[in-house]
Amino acid sequence: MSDTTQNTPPVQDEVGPVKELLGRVRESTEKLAASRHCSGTHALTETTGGLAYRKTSNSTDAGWLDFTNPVDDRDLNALVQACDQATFGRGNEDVLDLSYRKAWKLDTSRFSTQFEVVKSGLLDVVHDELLRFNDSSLKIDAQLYKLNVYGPGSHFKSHLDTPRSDKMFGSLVIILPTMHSGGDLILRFKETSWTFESSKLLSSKGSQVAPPSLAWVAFYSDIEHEVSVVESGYRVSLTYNLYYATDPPLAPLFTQPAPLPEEATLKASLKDLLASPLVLPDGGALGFGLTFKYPVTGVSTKDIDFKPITEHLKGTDALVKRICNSLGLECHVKGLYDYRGKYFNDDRVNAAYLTPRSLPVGTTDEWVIDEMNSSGNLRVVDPFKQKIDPNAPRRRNRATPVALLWVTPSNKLVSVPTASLAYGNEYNLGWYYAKLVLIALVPSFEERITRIEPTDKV
Ligand SMILES: O=C(O)CCC(=O)C(=O)O
Ligand SMILES: [Fe+2]
Repeated sequence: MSDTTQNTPPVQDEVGPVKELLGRVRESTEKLAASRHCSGTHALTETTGGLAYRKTSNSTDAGWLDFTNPVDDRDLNALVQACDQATFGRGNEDVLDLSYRKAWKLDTSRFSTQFEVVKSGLLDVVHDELLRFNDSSLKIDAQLYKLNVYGPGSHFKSHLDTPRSDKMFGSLVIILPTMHSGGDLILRFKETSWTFESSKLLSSKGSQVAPPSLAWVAFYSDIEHEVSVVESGYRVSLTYNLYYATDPPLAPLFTQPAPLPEEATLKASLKDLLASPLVLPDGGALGFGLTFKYPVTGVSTKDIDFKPITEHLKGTDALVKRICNSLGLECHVKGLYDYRGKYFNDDRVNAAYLTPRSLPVGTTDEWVIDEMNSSGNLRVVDPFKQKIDPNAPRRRNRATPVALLWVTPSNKLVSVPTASLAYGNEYNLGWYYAKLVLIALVPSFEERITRIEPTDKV
């Protein structure tokens, strides 16, 4: 209990209907589906199928591979000779551990490809699939990262692609046409997995497909993935980091997609929730634990505003926001810091808080108390247990109490690497994937009921 909230025994007649309405919104949120990856093949021509590489870092001797004709193992062996062993990131260091990653790599300073990803049109497909629910004028900036070669026995175990900035959202892998078997890219998301069998797309009945084509796959880079063992031949890949471009064009480039049936179901259940006078009668917020993870810096004095993430949500996270917005609910991405019953015997902190920024880690207790109670933060109040007194005087520099109903389970902010997040394709560059929440602000019943139209469309 604190100055502005009172413990109130839940009125059973009210709790039941609210929980039922909320349960329906949760169910329809969990049924939303959106692409997490997309893939295809792309034919190469004599002006796009060549690759040049420097044989060593300190000479101008170069090699040339033409992927529009079958490339033999001797030429691929020569490429391997030019490569270095590929390392990977474990926490703050780059590690060479062949049991985790066995492959060769070339940095971009050592090779040049004729294939131009922007001209290929491939990014338009990626945009349509992975940025489908974002602002349609958002452009993709694809930065070539590495060339990788996997020979027999090569593999790369489960990892996330190391975040490099808050603008990085995805990874693109291009597999060039060479005869090989194995080396599938396996993506894992919650309990599901999806396998990209590029070797099968590149060959048919023991010979290369015609016209010679590359295989490509793009996915959100916080999705766990691995390259399975290559059984025979050589698998050559180019990897790109995908960013939101910082210079969006003035006019939308892509048309807004038609709403999906699951969107209409979520919108209808949300509308029923908002139309009930029992739900957050004095206003409050709905909370959604975000499905994807987002890059933040949570180290030392660097902190990061979550606001831009609100415009850069991925897949179903973006869809939830779009539906809330269509019902007039303003949405914000927040970090949830839950200190209930923990560390402090101080009423000012003994609560869960929503913050608009990540906070530096490793600070003192006294600092946390002040920081959590700073005026930009929200203090979470469970409307089933407590009531906010709208007339109670507010003290300055206090977090604002907000009655909050969680639609989908909340995520506590994790901005430091945990064991499952620690493996990357490079050492930690000061950015971490954070688990965040989306908050939709709900006006009081009196205010919102005038705005909810029975004929509202998504
Ligand atoms: O070469 C590939 O298929 C992708 C490897 C990978 O996951 C990475 O480099 O991060
Ligand atoms: Fe990767």
